[in-house]
Amino acid sequence: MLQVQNLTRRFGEKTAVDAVSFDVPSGQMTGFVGANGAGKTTTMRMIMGVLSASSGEVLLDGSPLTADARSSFGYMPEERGLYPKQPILDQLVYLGQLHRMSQSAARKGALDLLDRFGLAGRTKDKLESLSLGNQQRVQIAAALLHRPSVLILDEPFSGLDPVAVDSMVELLRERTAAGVPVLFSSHQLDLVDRLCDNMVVLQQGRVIASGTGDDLRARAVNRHRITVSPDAGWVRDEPGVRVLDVAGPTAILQFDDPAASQRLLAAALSRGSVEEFAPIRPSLSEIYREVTAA
Ligand SMILES: Nc1ncnc2c1ncn2[C@@H]1O[C@H](COP(=O)(O)OP(=O)(O)OP(=O)(O)O)[C@@H](O)[C@H]1O
Repeated sequence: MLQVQNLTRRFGEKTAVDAVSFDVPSGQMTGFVGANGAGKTTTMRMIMGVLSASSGEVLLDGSPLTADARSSFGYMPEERGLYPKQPILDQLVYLGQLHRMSQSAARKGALDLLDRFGLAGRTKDKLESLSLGNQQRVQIAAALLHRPSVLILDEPFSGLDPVAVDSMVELLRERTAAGVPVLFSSHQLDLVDRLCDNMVVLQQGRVIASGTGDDLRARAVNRHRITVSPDAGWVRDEPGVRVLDVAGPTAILQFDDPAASQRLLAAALSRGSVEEFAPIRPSLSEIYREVTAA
């Protein structure tokens, strides 16, 4: 497990990352979300050691991170950073060798990844001759090639078409199944919903929510949907109930306390048939919107 503990980074007067702490459990995908400028890239750079922390530390399996441990990480930096004028296979093999792979293993791994990203026919092409989305696929291949022990990916999905997103998701799932902790930042909340076991929400350099989907849902505002016959308009007059929406027989409700939900159910049954009465399970993207709007 990777543990970020009280990481802080100041740039002059500005505190870009302010005592940020969270865990990235092994074998799980953790989504790192927050508005532009919230501090995600700065945090990831500190995890990777490309930017020094003003204070705080990062632990891997309980021990402070060493340069050696970091060299086995896979990192996709925001600024990307491959060579535009080099053929893509050549540079992937070179990068694999920098990560202590043999030339033949690096070549085999690179060809496999390029094939999975639909780039098998482009191996001799210069990076700059590829479309931006295809360049992005090569950047991802570079981060994954050496079978990293930890993956830190700064917006790996931006610019990818749906087919490439699916290939990427499949690759990441393979790595988490092998026990790798994966941290990725994204503005695509639908993907965070689809992929993540955990989510960390950053706002103005601080963690404002973090945990597993279930943890976050347990803390989120609890809403219920009720469908009655014939009309749910009467719920507006019930005590202890906040009515968020009513449309014909269906209402979306929020209760001040659990007893209010039971009172409402009893009232509904006494009026006629109740077709549905159930808590609404919020998606991670709804939770994100809720915590960032608070
Ligand atoms: N080298 C730097 N010098 C000064 N300020 C910086 C530097 N790097 C980042 N910042 C500031 O730190 C804050 C956090 O930036 P960061 O890039 O980490 O945010 P982010 O969450 O990754 O945003 P985005 O989603 O737009 O990529 C911003 O206010 C940014 O302007």
